[in-house]
Amino acid sequence: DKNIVKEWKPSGCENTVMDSSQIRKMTRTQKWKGLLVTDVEGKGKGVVATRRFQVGEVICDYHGRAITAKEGKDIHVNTSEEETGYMFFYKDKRGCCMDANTEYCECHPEMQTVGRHINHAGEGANLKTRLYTVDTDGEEKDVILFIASKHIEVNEELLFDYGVN
Ligand SMILES: C[S@@+](CC[C@H](N)C(=O)[O-])C[C@H]1O[C@@H](n2cnc3c(N)ncnc32)[C@H](O)[C@@H]1O
Repeated sequence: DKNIVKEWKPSGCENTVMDSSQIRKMTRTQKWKGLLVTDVEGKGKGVVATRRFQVGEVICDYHGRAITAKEGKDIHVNTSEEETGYMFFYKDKRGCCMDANTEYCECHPEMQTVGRHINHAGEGANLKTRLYTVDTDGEEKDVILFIASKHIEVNEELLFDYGVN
């Protein structure tokens, strides 16, 4: 619960504040700036920065279908090893999962979303995740945001700690 933020406001970076309406708009449009999905040696695809990001900036969301952890585990065990790896498990009051297993999501069938291509790193991670809730037509929806945990340079790969092997 500690990770749930109603508004992301990094201290000392007033220009990077994103309020609820901006986050709602960005998750809907998926027009995140400064990110490139590209091939990364030994990892398949990955995401690199095409501009600098400062600590605390919102990078993008881990876009997917919010389902229960049980539903997520069922999909995970029924998916081949090559195709699995796009399920983000997290805890709110219950076990939850952001399912980004399919290349195109239901709400953006015409475009590939960026967040699902971010690779794992332990100590070398430059992103952290935060669970955010947005009100969409009276319904609270989970949004997982990636936030820069370090200063990020152009051409640097974006990485977060998956928390699992
Ligand atoms: C959420 S996807 C990340 C994007 C993926 N590389 C792609 O091509 O779309 C997770 C999968 O990426 C690969 N992956 C992630 N981090 C990696 C790393 N540090 N080294 C090698 N493969 C990695 C693994 O196959 C993992 O199951």
